Amino acid sequence: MNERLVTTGADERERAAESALRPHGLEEFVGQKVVREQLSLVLDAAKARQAPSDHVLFSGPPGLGKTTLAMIVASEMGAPLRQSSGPAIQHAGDLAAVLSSLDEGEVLFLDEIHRMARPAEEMLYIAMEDFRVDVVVGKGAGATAIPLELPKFTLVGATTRAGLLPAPLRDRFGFTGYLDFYTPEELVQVLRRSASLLGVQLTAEGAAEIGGRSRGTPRIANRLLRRVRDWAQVRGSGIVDRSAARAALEVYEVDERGLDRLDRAVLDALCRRFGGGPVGLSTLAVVVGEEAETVETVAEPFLVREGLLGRTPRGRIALPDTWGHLGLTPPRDAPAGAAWQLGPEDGSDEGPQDAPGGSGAQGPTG
Ligand SMILES: Nc1ncnc2c1ncn2[C@@H]1O[C@H](COP(=O)(O)OP(=O)(O)OP(=O)(O)O)[C@@H](O)[C@H]1O
Ligand SMILES: [Mg+2]
Repeated sequence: MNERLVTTGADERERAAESALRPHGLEEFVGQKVVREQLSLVLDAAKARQAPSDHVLFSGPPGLGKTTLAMIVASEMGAPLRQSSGPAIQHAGDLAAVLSSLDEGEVLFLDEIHRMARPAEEMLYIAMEDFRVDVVVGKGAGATAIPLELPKFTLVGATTRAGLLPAPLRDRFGFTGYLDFYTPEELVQVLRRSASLLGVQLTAEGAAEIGGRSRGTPRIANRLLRRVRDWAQVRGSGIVDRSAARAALEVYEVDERGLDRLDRAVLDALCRRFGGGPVGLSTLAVVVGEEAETVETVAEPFLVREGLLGRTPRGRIALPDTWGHLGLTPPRDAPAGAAWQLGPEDGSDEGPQDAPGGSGAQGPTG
């Protein structure tokens, strides 16, 4: 299996399958109670004023519903939606073209807004605040900026890395919704809804089994549901129940905590080959036969969050739970047994500080 079942990103094919399962209104959107309430206030107030809503930013890990919410903003406002993304805007001119073609009240969705080019970012500040772009005509000393009025529009930004947004940009959003991982119960609700849309018979135990292995992420829950449905249709009774879920997810090597083969390979290497670490990321990656970047962005965030891996200035370490999860006993001198320095480390944005054992932190900055 080349495709990774529990990765948080989505490819082309999956995006098509996803759009069929997207909630279309705030009412249908499961979980994220706080964000939902806040957003509905912002939108209701705008509707009452019969004016476009304030600009809105959604921030959070992949697959939690940022794009879905952006679409909901447009549909709740009864406004058309224009979509672009940070990587697609590499020049200020690209952005000027998009902005100047907007209609009054239109919602402009900029996905991965943290990846926009600098000059475009500066143009966006002005457009957001003053609804104006300065179009530069000519070159060199003779260049002049001609201000162009824009219709009032609503910008909806999405980012997985809010920390990378420059403050002036962040400040120009009237509302920021921080999406958090879903509880197993919420994932069960997501699964029920998807099953009924897909015409799949899903039992309560089946839903709980899949929800528990979905890493708090609706995208993964929906993906696992599709795979278990396949199994149920081909090898089972057609019903997605607990035994179908277990059997199918065993085939796909997704364990009870939602770890897959790569996750387990990383933990296995860490414990068996390196006695619990510390070991450098690149060494670890070579041993599991993956790119360092894949290990860092795909496997590690979840493992760190689950308390199964620690990131320290000296490398990756096993934590008490890591050994348990692999069915191993930690050696007496395992690093996690010592008062370990769990401190901020090489460019990682998710601090390992929340990992278990972090209370004894004696890191260089702790
Ligand atoms: N609250 C929710 N209720 C029901 N389904 C949801 C919810 N949130 C997300 N989903 C489903 O999960 C899938 C992924 O959601 P979405 O594309 O909005 O994630 P995202 O945050 O934009 O991810 P990325 O950062 O990769 O762009 C969609 O198919 C969507 O239908
Ligand atoms: Mg998205």
